Amino acid sequence: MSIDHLRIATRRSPLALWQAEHVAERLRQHHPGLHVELVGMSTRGDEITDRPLMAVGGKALFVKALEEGMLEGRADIAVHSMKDVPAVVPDAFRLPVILDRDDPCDAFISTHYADVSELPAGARVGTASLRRECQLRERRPDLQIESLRGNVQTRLGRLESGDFDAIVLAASGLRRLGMAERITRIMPPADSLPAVGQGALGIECRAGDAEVEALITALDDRDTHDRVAAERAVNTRLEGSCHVPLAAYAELAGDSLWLRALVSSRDGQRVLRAEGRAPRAEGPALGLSLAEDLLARGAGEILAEVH
Ligand SMILES: NCc1[nH]cc(CCC(=O)O)c1CC(=O)O
Repeated sequence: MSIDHLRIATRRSPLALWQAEHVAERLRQHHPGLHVELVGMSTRGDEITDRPLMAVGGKALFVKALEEGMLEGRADIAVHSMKDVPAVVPDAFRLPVILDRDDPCDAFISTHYADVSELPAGARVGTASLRRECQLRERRPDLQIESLRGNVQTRLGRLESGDFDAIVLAASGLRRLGMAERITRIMPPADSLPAVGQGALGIECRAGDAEVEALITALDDRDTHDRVAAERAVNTRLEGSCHVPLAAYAELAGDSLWLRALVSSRDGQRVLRAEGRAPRAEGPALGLSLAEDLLARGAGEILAEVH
C-alpha cells in the first residue's frame, strides 16, 4: 500500500503556516498526485504570551504539541523551525529531513537608525531572544533592551507604535512573510551569531513510519543537514534548559565545515567564543568538542546563572 495522503501538523501563526505550506508545495512537486493537507494545532507556547516563554516551558512547547498530534494519529509529519527543536528528539520520533537553509542571520529593524552603532545612548531595543540580547549588550552596554514577544507582525507593530527605537528578528521569518523590505540591516554572524538551526526548516515523523520517511526524504538538503547537525551537537552538550544565551553557526566550503559557537552571561559581560574546522562528516564531533572547550572555560557557571 502506498501513501496518497499526507497530513502536516503545524502551529497556526502566519509564519508557521507559511512554512508548512512551503513544505506541502515542495512535497506535491516531488510527488505529483500526493494529497497534502495542513492540520493546524494550538500550542501552549502560542497561547501564553503575557509571560516570558522560558517561564512557561520554552520553545520545546511548540514542538511537543505537534508531536502529540502525530502520536494521536491526527497528522503524519510536523514542520518545525529547526531553531525551535530541542537538541534531543524523543525516541518515538525521527527528524530525517532538513530543507535548504534560508537566510540564517538576524535582522536589525529601525525606522530612524541604520545600524546598532548609530543608536543613541540609552536607545530602547526589543528582542525576544537572550542570545540576541547578550550580543547586543556586549557591544552596547548602554542600550535598554526589553523583551518582545508575539508573532512577527505583533513585533513589527510595536516598533511602529514607538515602543522601541529598534528591534531584532530572524531575517528568514521576515522574508518568508514577504516583509524583507522591512529589514534595515542584516547583522552578519560576526555581529550576531545566529541560533542553532536558524533559517532552516525540519520535518519530523513518527519512528518506524518507513513509508512516510521515504516520501519526505526527497526534500533533505545535505549541506544544510550537515551544518545544522554540527550546530545541534553544541546544543546537545550545553542545553541545560529551555532558554539559554547560546549561539552556534556552521558554514561549509566544499568538504570543510567551519563552526562558531558562543555562550554568554545575560549582561553580555562574559562572552565565551569557540570556533573550529573539520571535514563535514565530523561536524557533530566538532560541535561536541567546541562545547567541551566552552565548558572548560566556564560556560557551565555562566549558564547556571542564567537558569
Ligand atoms: N522563536 C520564533 C521563531 N522561530 C523561528 C523563527 C524564524 C525562522 C527561522 O529561524 O527559521 C522565529 C522568529 C524569530 O526568531 O524572529
